Amino acid sequence: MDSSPQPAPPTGRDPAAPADPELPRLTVTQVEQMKVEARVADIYRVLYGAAPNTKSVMLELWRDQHIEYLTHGLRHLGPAFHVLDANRPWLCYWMVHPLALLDEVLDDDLEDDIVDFLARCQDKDGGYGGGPGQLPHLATTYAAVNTLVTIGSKRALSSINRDNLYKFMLRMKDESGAFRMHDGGEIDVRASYTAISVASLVNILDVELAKGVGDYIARCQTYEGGIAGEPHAEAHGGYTFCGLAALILLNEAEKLDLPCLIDWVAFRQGVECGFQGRTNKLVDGCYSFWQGAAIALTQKLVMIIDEQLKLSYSCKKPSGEDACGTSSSGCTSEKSSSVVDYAKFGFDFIQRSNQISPLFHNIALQQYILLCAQVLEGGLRDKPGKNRDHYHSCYCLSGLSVSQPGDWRRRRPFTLRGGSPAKGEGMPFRRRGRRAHPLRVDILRCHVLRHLLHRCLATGRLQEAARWLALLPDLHMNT
Ligand SMILES: CC(C)=CCC/C(C)=C/CC/C(C)=C/COP(=O)(O)OP(=O)(O)O
Ligand SMILES: [Zn+2]
Repeated sequence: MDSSPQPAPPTGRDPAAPADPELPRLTVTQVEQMKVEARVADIYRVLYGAAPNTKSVMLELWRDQHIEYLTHGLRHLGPAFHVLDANRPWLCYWMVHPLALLDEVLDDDLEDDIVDFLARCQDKDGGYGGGPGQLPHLATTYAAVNTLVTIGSKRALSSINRDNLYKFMLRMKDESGAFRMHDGGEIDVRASYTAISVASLVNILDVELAKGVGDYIARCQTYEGGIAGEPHAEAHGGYTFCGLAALILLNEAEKLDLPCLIDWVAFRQGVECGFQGRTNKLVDGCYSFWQGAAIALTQKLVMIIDEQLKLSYSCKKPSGEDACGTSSSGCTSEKSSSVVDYAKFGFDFIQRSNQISPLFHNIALQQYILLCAQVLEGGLRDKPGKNRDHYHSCYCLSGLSVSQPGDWRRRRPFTLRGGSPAKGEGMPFRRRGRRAHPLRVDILRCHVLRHLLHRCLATGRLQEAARWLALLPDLHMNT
């Protein structure tokens, strides 16, 4: 177990202490400042059960509590989660993946139990269902295979029947090139991503599986710049990550209009510091990953972005472009499909360093996750006022990971961190050597909860606003 700092709530001033008779007269500005500090203290007390004794607070990841919440969940997968009976490989993934992010090693017996359980979910004709004996489905296949690869033992890896998995995927492929989620099921970008990412991960991706997928995903990019679940639908962060990541694994990212996509994703980060999933919706901790990861991926796509920007500045427009300016033929040099080495694309991409600083406010995102999404008893949530759950724990921690720069194999996502690994880039906050540099964050600059309230009021969501007001009684007078 790690001895990372734990959330010791700062002690507040003693309200019973006698007033200082020598207190100097305060200016109006100072009085205002004190009012703000008092409000912050209340917010902090609501969230953490104690008032800070300074206006700055240390934001930390409550690692031990999260580990306890996640491992407890894994040990009680059977009885506690029967309501999510068709989602049990997902539950494994939502717990095993964040535990790996937290550098926590599972004990062998628990790992073997998970491997045995997932083996029972594997269909005899390939793919994994939501539970033993259930219909194989691409989403639960993604969850099961990622869990097994994360566990990484010989027993785990050899339990995956790759030949049957390949046959299952071919069966899920539509003549348009896109994938459907299950036999007779819906066709969408999620299906394309889960199929392509699993195939890439276990090295069964080939031209047969890949053909037509990139063009289908490109058709799902909307006039806003984000990617929708299917052509002509609404752009959404979940599908935007899926579409972009699948195209990267296929080495076809140039099929998207990347500047347009970045523009859309960056502006989904709200004044609350977290991300919303789509235009005019509330921020939610899980989009820290779906949106945060999508924009983090673009830090390694600078060559294509540059080329697309140059094209858009010149008078010449490529033929066959859509409303967003996407070239259907792509703008990089011709690729010959017969010599494509699909096994290399994902691996090489991960190895590539970031070529620019984050194109979103990665410090602010960490503030949202650490301040608003963490639950003191362990686990993470959508936003204050909501309960923790394993889905949000997984994706908030994944979002924290992608919002921290540097080599993920050498760092530990314990405290708020900033900066860029790219040489010569300006660093918003300095890091000392390779160690995480805990920042003291001025909580006054966050204003996270106040903005949540403002947004509810501004968009007429009075019931939600009332909930925020109940949480933040002192803000009432100031809004
Ligand atoms: C790998 C895999 C299976 C990825 C799934 C990607 C993902 C999260 C897709 C989002 C689906 C969707 C339209 C949610 C809207 O929910 P909502 O209306 O409740 O939320 P919102 O108001 O925030 O849009
Ligand atoms: Zn969510």
